[in-house]
Amino acid sequence: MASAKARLVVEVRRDLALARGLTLATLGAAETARVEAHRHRDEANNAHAERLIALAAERETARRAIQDRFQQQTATLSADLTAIAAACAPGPAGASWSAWRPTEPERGRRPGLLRIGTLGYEPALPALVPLLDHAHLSLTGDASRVDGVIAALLLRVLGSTRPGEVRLTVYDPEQLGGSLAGFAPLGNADLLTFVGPGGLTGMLDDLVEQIRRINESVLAGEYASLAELTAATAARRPEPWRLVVLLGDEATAESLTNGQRAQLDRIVRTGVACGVHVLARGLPIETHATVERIAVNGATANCGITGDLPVKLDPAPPADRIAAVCRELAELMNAGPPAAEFADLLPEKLWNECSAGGLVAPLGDGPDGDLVEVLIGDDPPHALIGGPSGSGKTNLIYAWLGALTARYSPDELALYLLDFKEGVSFARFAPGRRDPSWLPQVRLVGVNVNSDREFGLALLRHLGDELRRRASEAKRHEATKLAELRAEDPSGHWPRIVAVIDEFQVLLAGRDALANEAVSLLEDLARRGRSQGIHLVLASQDVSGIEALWGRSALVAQFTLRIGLPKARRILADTNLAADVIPRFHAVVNADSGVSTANRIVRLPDASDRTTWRALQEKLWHARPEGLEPPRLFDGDAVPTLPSFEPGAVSGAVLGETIDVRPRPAVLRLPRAPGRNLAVIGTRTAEACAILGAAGRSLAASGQPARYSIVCLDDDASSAAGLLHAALPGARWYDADTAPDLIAAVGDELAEAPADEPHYIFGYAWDAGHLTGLRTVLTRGPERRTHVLGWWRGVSRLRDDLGGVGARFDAVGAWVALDVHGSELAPLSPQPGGPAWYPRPHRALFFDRSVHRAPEVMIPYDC
Ligand SMILES: Nc1ncnc2c1ncn2[C@@H]1O[C@H](COP(=O)(O)OP(=O)(O)OP(=O)(O)O)[C@@H](O)[C@H]1O
Repeated sequence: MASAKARLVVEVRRDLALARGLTLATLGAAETARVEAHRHRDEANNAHAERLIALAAERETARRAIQDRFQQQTATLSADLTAIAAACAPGPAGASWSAWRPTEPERGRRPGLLRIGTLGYEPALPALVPLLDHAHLSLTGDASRVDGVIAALLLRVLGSTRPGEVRLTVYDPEQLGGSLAGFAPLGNADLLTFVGPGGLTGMLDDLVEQIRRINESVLAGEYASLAELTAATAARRPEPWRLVVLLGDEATAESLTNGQRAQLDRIVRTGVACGVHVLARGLPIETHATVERIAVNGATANCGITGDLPVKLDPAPPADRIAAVCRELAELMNAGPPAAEFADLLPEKLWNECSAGGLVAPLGDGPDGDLVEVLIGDDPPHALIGGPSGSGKTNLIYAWLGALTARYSPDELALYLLDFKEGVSFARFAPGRRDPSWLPQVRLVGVNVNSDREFGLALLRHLGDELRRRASEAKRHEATKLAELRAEDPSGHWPRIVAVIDEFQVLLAGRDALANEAVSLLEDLARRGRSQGIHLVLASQDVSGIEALWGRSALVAQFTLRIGLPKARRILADTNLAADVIPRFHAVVNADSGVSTANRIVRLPDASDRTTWRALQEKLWHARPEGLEPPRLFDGDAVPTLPSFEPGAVSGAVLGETIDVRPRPAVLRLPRAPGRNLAVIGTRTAEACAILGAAGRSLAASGQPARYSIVCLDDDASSAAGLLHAALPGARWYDADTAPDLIAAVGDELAEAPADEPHYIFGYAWDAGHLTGLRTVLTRGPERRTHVLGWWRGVSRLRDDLGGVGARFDAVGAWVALDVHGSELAPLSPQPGGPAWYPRPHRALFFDRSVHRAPEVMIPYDC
């Protein structure tokens, strides 16, 4: 029993031990699980905290990014809005009062919006409302506040338009103009009318009538509005803006008659297109697309254009400031429009015009301030400009040339400019030593040609040749005028040619062969030039110039464009006295041969300023087409230098330079033929030496083998003769002692067969030698290739060497006369009585019997 008990105890103990062991194991596992769970929990807690921190950081970053973007976009938007506002309301239309000053708008700028205050944001944006060409304004609210807004708007309008472009009418029945008294000075220039209580009907009727007139005769069904017309024609606005300020209140509104209401409604419906705008306070303005409403409420306002955003109104401009601006405006208005400047004559785009139909360019501004354009083309084809010395002819020509050359490229216009006056007025258009630029349209410039009428003749001959060339091309293309020729031959080069000849009467002075030829060339050019695009502009400072033409009515009749400067005589029709009454620096432009009904008065800008001109010229010069040749400059005061000739370039002796459109040497051919000698006649040693020197050097330059002999019988010529001697290969020198031997030896040679090579004998002052054999050399030499090129100091001395009284001059086939009068040259000349030659410094008359019908003038070279 005891053992059972003990066994039981043991079993119980064992079971208990087992149970305890199990319990302990379970407890250990539970503890482990608990610890694990705690760890998980802690981890989750940590992760959660970290996540929270990360989320907070992310949120902060995102918030900052959004904030930055918002700030950026706000800044961009407000900068854009500010820029748009500045563009819509530039300068005085939108500036704050502290920075405000009146400024004339740029040419072609259309009116924009006007500032009345700011929108309440930071930075503050201007609050703008439309008016000119866009809207009527209907304002309500406290009268004095509203009047402040109206005053501000009017001042902004006046400050951003040109004087005279805006006219105000103010109807102020209660205060009789007191509300807008600051504007009163405008009345002095008819820019403002105050209308009293009884004047409303008349005022409204008048506005309705103005609108009717503008629609009927200004817009004439072609344009929907004045704004459209101005934009389409790029001209100045033909009508002012009419701003009608109606200052009323409830009582006034109620007192309006049906008729007045109806007229007001008409104005509201139709006014904007015609530049009539109503600014009404306290009056019933009917609803219309053009009506902008502004409700003033204390220092703020609401208006249609700004929607729900309240406008913080600008303070009203002080009355004294308004008065000062208006006074200045009235003064400007009374002084007339400001004069156009040279720059105003220039187009916005260079070389944008086509000359097929003619050349159109402004010369200055008319009485209304608009530019006056002048046409030269098929009709009128040619111009006469007249005015006494100092009246501004040169300036006018400069202005015209500036306006033309800025519009027409060298493909469209070619200029030939000739000035018979002393001075160099056109020289600036050719390349010079100090200024290498030149005017690309200019092909020829002649200055200091007052004594070189031959140059004028050469120009007319050149133009005559061009006229014939154009006429034959026109015939080939069956064209009757330049525009047709250009259409038929689009690849041809057919610019309009304008030849300007200042003091042209010099060319026609003297009833000689030159004047006769000049007149007949002028007649031909004037008659036929119009259809071939060749135009003449003749200017003259005194009556004689015009009188030189007056006997030639057929010629004068072609010059239908007349431009008279102050006190110009006989340029306009006899009964047209306009040129007598125009002020300084003005001109009468008349495209109907001077008939008074065609007068247009032009105020001319100062176009003589070198710097302004140079700026234009440089611009055009840089734009010139590649390969364009510079113009030829002929300066009558310059002495040409002997060019260097390539071997074979000239065949003969070069004596001097002819007076021609292109520089061309006067050449004496010396073939083996009787009479091929040259006599230089006159007492001007230096020029005689220059002629013989050029002849010798050019013969030597030909490279042909030849013998040269220099005979010098005058000490004054010895240095020039010595230089020639040194320049000629193998030349022999003879003086007074040895010259007879040369003549004798040559005389002997002449009895023999002709030589293989020519022998040129240069004789300086033959007449000093009385060489008896010289006559034989002169007479028989050329056939045997011995040619005398000699200088005699008078015709009678030459005659002595040819046999004395009654001697024939056949042995001298060519001569150059210096200071010898034409009549003395009679025996040497085919013209009875001799050529019309009046000696002049540094000019010589050259005649070669074998080529010339009449002698030609030449300039001895500097050599
Ligand atoms: N529109 C103008 N505005 C300002 N100055 C001018 C104007 N026209 C001419 N002048 C000046 O008047 C002066 C005389 O002008 P210009 O030389 O053009 O006259 P002109 O008739 O050609 O005289 P002349 O025949 O004696 O040469 C010049 O000094 C010129 O600068």
